[in-house]
Amino acid sequence: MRSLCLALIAHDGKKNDMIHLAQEFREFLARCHLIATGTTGSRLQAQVGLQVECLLSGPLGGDLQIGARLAVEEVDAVIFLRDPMTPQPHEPDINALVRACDVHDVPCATNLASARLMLRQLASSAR
Ligand SMILES: O=C(CO)COP(=O)(O)O
Repeated sequence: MRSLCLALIAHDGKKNDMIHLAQEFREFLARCHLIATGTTGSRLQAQVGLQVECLLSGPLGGDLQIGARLAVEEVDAVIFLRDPMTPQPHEPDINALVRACDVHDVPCATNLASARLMLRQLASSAR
């Protein structure tokens, strides 16, 4: 059985939140296969010490790469800490990723509170 694959993505204004969240759930996340957009993934590796498969940075196509993986059932859940206060140049890619989650019925947490609920649930059912 393959390990759970989680995609972790955070906009710049939410990257510190993602780091704190990953520190909080570090033990569980270390047992998952983690994929992430470029900058988010590099920070998780450097600051939390997690092993992360880093894809392209979001504005360069990273969200689309995650969407493509998800469409072929390679991703089990997505944590996407979006910054609702800052316009993003790659808004169409962001919408495409969230849409792909809905099309393929993959859980997608887009804020810290829902991300915590998701990780608590996944961690307890993985015990
Ligand atoms: O822009 C992003 C998601 O839309 C995040 O990309 P980075 O992790 O490369 O900053």
